[in-house]
Parts: sequence; structure tokens; C-alpha cells
Amino acid sequence: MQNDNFQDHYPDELSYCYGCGRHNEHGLQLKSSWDGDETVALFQPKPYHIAVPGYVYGGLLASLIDCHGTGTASAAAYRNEGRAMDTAPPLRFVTASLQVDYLRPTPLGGPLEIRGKISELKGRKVVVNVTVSADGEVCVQGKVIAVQMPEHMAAKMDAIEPESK
Ligand SMILES: CCCCCCCCCCCCCCCC(=O)SCCNC(=O)CCNC(=O)[C@H](O)C(C)(C)COP(=O)(O)OP(=O)(O)OC[C@H]1O[C@@H](n2cnc3c(N)ncnc32)[C@H](O)[C@@H]1OP(=O)(O)O
Repeated sequence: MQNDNFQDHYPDELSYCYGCGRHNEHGLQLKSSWDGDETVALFQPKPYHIAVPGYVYGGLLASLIDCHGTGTASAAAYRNEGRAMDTAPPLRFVTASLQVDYLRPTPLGGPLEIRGKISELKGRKVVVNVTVSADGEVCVQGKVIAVQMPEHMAAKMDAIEPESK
């Protein structure tokens, strides 16, 4: 189901993330989905996502890996339980660790393909290996360790008014 985007199932109060929140008009609004046992997202960088002229800013690439990784973690946890993503209780994940290796400069021009592979799913933790490719060549690889959001963090988010998110 390549067009069933994980982020479209996030509850409203968790949809303000700069990288992947559908309600953040200033954000990247990354969309991730299953492709077999892997996950995939496409992102078209804007001309202002520039580092050295002609190349994509590394911080943006890290953000794409981060949000694709946490989205993949959540989707994997639901799939592991045999549940659809909008069923209760919610399985919300945050980033515990983000590791990024820039293998070669990422050309700024065409769309980027972000791919995730789940390497571990145990207890409250999911480890996802992520690549970012341009023109069919892997430019960046990363590892996201995502952990289920602690209750106190979720409670604080629920208390925030939407206007201030
Ligand atoms: C309908 C669908 C709903 C889906 C809904 C999804 C919503 C999806 C949110 C949307 C939004 C997007 C989000 C974008 C990504 C951010 O930007 S998230 C923001 C940045 N991240 C944060 O602010 C997190 C801050 N850190 C923390 O809150 C806590 O340190 C953590 C990460 C929750 C972990 O704390 P903890 O719960 O006490 O974890 P703990 O029990 O000690 O460890 C659990 C496991 O994780 C490991 N671990 C913990 N920290 C680390 C670390 N730093 N390095 C390595 N391993 C670690 C532990 O070793 C342990 O592993 P095991 O021993 O079980 O193998």
C-alpha cells in the first residue's frame, strides 16, 4: 500500500512536527509509506535548501532521516501487533538517537528517495536504517533509534493549545 502515508494517520496533536507534521505549514511535510518490508518517502528539495552551491544542506537531510525513521518505527510497531495505524492505544515514537553519515555530496535538483529498513523491534525500541538517494545513488545513510514516547511527554503535548504549536 505505497500511497497509505503513515503521517496521515498521526493524531492532530502530533501533526505539528517541523519535519513531518501535516498541520505545520512552514514544515517539510514528509510523507512515508510501506514498500514491501521497507519504507519509502520522496522529497523534492527547494532551491533554498542549499549548502554549497548545487548541493543539499546536510541538516535538511538529517531531518528527512529523522522523520522517516520515527514514522517507520511507528508503522512497524503497528504492523508487528497486526493493527491499523489509527487504532487505539496509540503507538507514538520519538527519536532517542540519530546517526548520519554523508557518503557523497547530495545534488540539489531532482527528488530525493528516502528508504527505511527495520533492523530491530524490541520492547519500546525500534531501530531503523535509512538511506537518502539522488539519481539512484545513495548519498547519505543514517540510523534512527526510536523509543515509544513516555507518558509525561504525551501529556504535555495534549495540554498545548493548537495555536501555540
Ligand atoms: C495513528 C498513528 C500514531 C503514530 C503517532 C506517531 C507520532 C510520532 C511523533 C510525531 C513527531 C515526530 C517526531 C520526529 C522526531 C523528533 O524530532 S522527536 C523529538 C526529539 N526527541 C526527543 O525529544 C526525545 C527526548 N528523549 C526522551 O524523551 C527519552 O530519552 C527517550 C528517548 C523517550 C528514552 O527514554 P526512556 O523512555 O526512559 O528510555 P529507556 O527506557 O531508558 O530506554 C528504552 C530503550 O531505548 C534505548 N535508548 C534510550 N535512549 C537511547 C539513546 N539515546 N541511544 C541509544 N539507545 C537509547 C535504551 O537503551 C533501551 O533499549 P533496550 O535496553 O530496551 O534495548
